[in-house]
Amino acid sequence: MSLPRETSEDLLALAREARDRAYAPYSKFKVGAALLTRDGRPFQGCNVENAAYGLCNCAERTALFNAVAAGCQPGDFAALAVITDTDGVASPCGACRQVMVELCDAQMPVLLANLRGDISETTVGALLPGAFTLNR
Ligand SMILES: O=c1ccn([C@H]2C[C@H](O)[C@@H](CO)O2)c(=O)[nH]1
Ligand SMILES: [Zn+2]
Repeated sequence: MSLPRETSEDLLALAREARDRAYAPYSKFKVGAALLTRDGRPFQGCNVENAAYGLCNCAERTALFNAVAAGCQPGDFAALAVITDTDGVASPCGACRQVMVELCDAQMPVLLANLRGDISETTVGALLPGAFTLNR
């Protein structure tokens, strides 16, 4: 399932806005994310770093946790956009991919973009095939 152009443009604009709020004094690598619920509500996220480097939280997880903190549940999400200032497009880290698998459907579109306007569309399932789950 591909997103309508208007939706992806809006979501990318929100991700870009969130990126401006990134707290990345150590890596200086700012990332923004925007997550859309099926009922049309957007949640933004940016990376938030810490002097204890292992505590750095990515933009993608910030957006997903932000939505859960507001009452969203697995099944509520329609799309996620991520933006970085890179030559190519962003590629989410393994931790974020695992959290996406936990909270989003495998078919959910994920837009990966950079500030130059390059955009690539993938899905949660394609980002982490064979993911670990507790389905027993
Ligand atoms: O997909 C990614 C990859 C990295 N980061 C953050 C984590 C850290 O703050 C900085 C450098 O890794 O970028 C994200 O937010 N999303
Ligand atoms: Zn990550």
